[in-house]
Amino acid sequence: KTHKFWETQPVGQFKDIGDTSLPEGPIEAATPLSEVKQEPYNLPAAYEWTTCDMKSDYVCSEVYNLLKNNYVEDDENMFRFNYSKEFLSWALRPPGYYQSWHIGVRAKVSKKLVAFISGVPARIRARDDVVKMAEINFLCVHKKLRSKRLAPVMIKEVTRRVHLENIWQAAYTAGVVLPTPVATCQYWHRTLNPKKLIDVGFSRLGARMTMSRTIKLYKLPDVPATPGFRKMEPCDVPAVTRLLRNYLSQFIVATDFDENDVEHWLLPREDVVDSYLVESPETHDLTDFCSFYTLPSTILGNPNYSTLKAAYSYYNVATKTTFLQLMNDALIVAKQKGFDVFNALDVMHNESFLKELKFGPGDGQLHYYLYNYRLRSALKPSELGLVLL
Ligand SMILES: COc1cccc(CC(=N)NC(=O)c2cccnc2OC2CCNCC2)c1
Repeated sequence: KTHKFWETQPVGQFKDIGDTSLPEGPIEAATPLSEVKQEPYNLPAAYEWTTCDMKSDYVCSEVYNLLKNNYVEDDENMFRFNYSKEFLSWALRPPGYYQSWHIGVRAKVSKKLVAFISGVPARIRARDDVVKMAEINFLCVHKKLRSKRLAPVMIKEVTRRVHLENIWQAAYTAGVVLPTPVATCQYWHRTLNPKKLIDVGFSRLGARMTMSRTIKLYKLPDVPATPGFRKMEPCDVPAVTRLLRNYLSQFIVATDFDENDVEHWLLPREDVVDSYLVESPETHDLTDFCSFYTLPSTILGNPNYSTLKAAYSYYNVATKTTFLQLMNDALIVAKQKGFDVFNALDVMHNESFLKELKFGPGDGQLHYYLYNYRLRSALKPSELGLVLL
């Protein structure tokens, strides 16, 4: 498929794959701010740009409803992500965020929000290079406006606004292959509520398996096994930051969290993000950490259920407890909280627990991308320490 737009962008091009003479790092140099296009790109005549104030409950609801009805669906169009308003407010307003990077498109006459794209600032390390980047997410065009080529102009507009803040790199993910993935990850699912997952068609009853045998197969204890396993609290931020920074330092590309970031991204928020740690009963040291975020999906066209409650593995560190036992405790608390399924990518060391904890492979891949930053070759998922929402 010709990538008319992406062939014009400073991203790794398919024709350059394998050309190890090209240097790693920024593809294009930063330009003086005076050389950045000062005015917005042109939209088709019937539409106008709008900056979304996510502090406004009304605007947050507009973005929520646009995504709820028009955002990403699975390959079989049985489910559609249904990020909550509280989740969107959290995801889009981290420390140092720019409101100008929350970009909407409205129909001029009706003023209806018909498209959205967002960026948030993040410090991402690639090898020894810590780079201020924009994490681009939630690109969504209303179903009725597809193939009007709105996405390329929205990507150019968010790029222009990121450049105006003197940031020249970005990170994003997609379920489709674009020029050129820095890593291609598999997603895996761990059944927590087998009956519902089978009823809604997310899973199928295994061959020679009865429902009662399946329920028994996925049964989990009622309480975590690890002594000292508890919810993260504000006073844990410094120790969790140390634990995370040390763990993430081993990956080739990873988030460069500081205490401010950890306070925003990892302190528990009800129905948004959950995080737990292991405090050694003897020494009171924090030895392990696990976290997952809440991303429900609308179930399309099922008479009995409307929502799939899914937990998504976020950042996990095991230094004393085995990774297996730590993640099994995460499954236990997720089940207790009423999640139907626990999803994970095969990034970081996740591969070490997926099969053993009865995760099944998903039917798709998630590709990671960097904008205006070349890596000599694609990474294995186990070399990636970055989880996007
Ligand atoms: C179950 O409901 C779904 C609704 C829409 C899409 C998909 C399949 C899918 N595309 N899943 C993922 O991308 C995925 C699977 C496992 C872990 N993280 C994931 O994506 C995250 C990270 C990227 N932004 C979306 C959420 C599933």
